[in-house]
Amino acid sequence: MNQSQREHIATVVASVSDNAQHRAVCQHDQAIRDSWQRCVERYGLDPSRMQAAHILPWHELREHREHLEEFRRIARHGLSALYQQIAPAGYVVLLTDAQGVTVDYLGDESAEISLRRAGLFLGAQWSEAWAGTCAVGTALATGKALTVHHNDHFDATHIALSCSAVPLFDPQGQLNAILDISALTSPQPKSGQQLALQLARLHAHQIENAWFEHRHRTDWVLKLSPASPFVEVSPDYLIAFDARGRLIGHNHRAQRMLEQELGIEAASPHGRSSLLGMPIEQLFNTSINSLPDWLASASGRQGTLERVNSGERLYVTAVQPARHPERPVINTSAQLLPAPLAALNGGDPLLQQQLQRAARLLNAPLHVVVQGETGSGKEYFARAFHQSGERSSQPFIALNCAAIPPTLIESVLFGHLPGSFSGAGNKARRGLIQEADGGTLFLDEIGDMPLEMQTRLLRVLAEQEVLPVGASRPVAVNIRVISASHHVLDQLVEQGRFRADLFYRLQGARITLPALRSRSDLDWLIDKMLAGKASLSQAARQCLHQHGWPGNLRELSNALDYAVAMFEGERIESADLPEGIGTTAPVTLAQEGALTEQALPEEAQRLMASLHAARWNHSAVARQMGISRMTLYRRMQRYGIQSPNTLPA
Ligand SMILES: Nc1ncnc2c1ncn2[C@@H]1O[C@H](COP(=O)(O)OP(=O)(O)OP(=O)(O)O)[C@@H](O)[C@H]1O
Repeated sequence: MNQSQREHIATVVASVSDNAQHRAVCQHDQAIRDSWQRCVERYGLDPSRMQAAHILPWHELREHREHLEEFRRIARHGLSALYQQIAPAGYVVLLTDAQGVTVDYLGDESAEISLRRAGLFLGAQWSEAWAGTCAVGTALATGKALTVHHNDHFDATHIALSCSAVPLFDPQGQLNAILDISALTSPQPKSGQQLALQLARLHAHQIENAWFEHRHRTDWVLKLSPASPFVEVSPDYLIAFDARGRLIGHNHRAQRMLEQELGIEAASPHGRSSLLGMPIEQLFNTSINSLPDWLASASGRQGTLERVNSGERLYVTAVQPARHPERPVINTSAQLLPAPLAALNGGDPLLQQQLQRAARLLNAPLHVVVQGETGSGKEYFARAFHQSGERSSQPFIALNCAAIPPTLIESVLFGHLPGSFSGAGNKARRGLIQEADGGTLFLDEIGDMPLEMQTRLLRVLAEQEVLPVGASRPVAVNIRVISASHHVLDQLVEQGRFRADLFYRLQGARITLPALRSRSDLDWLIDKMLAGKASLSQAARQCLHQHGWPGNLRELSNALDYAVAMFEGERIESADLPEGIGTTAPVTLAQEGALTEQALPEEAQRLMASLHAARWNHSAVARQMGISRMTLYRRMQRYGIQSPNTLPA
């Protein structure tokens, strides 16, 4: 303990004891002195017992994070924008939940050790009961934004820190989280932190509004401001109404404004707002039926409203409920997709672009390459593409080139005459190319096709005829080939493993399917796959959102089938999901940056992550990814990944 810590302890002891003389001269704000008092009287803390910052173990932190998962996702953009502004001045950003646990964090990785020791880190517990007076804890206890600077802290451990915290409220008025910015070192006068506090307030308001708009995207929302130019870009007040015109949500500023207007006592930060359920007519001189007049349209229509008691005028626009919340409208001007292609997408914009390109290619005389990670739905796409075009009444034939031995692939594809080779039997066999005549031949894993077969396939495509093994006369065929590979075919060409001339003929057009983890329509996919089979608890849904889905749609489909088989209650719960799903550590922003810098290919990184999460249980990982154990071993071998169990001691 150093000298300044000793002096600080003496000050706190004197202040909280019945020392009237000391209280008169104490320089600290009333909010700080009240908090010191709470620390002693309510939480039984002893100022002379310094305690190091408390960081929760990962499994406990995970539970806190899960509860706030959806909110964290929405808040992230705001956190990163704030961090970019304050990082150069040595601040970190913390987002805590309503228990004071840091569930998201952005800070300087190079200072990780000292930040962690000071508790400016993921998992740090900053409630008053644990840490004494501190910005997060005191903002939680009072529901008010404040700066806790140096000696304002109760525990002398923290007196080097300067922290500013702002409560974030949910649309029902309850304190949901705390946004905090903190610095390990800062100049002495507390007044220097005014700007930091204002910046945190500004970003907290933006995060709160983003959360509000997300939660109320299916309701009528009024955006209000005393100044006309700000209504659209940065409204002060947001209020949501149901179809009958009853208030069902507000941002914090709107809550305080309406409470004042109606002369209602400000609600406690941890209770629900007493404004909920009030009819719009009781608040403004309008009715729910007038809202369409203020629809924020291309012409930017705005109206004015008067508060019902004070008569004060506010500028207003109204946002009408989204029509299909579970299936976002993508681009109304976009070309309509044929039903089989449209059925592949629940609103992901990247996928939509690819599907629209595909729709234009439907009847073009081109072969198509589909690229995408394993299980991303390449065959599903190929079938939908076939069903959407003019060949739809003709056969769709699929062959996985990696699944049949190279010695058989020739006769399977090209067919053979009786006795044309040993093992050919005494019956002729039509090859798949002939089976697909008039329709589509889907060649999966074409990158694994042996070079000699590539030469023969090229001849079929060039001459539009096939010569079965042992035959002397070719048979005319008209096929469209859709090929798929999880290899990047261009690279195979460069390495001499794939014929360039075949590659260019096959790749008349290339469609790339996004990985599941980057798709924005996960909820839609889940609901589609579960339709009529089971419903899902919110916690289980969160687990699915947290998972990285290295096996993409196949892994998702397998996971849901597993959960449907396991669940016994009313809904699928997290415990019904397969091992490893939702238990993989969610990637933090800092980690995300680190991952992209690693040299390993993306697929290898995901494979490693899954193996780690499943503690190197190969069967579990293969099941999760929807592939066989042999395929898993092949992939591990390809990237030089060795299980720790097989490493030499
Ligand atoms: N659009 C979809 N809707 C529902 N389930 C789908 C969809 N696409 C794929 N799936 C699921 O994922 C599984 C794998 O799909 P598909 O075989 O099309 O993927 P792939 O990319 O061709 O896989 P691979 O790379 O292993 O060949 C399907 O069996 C199905 O369970």
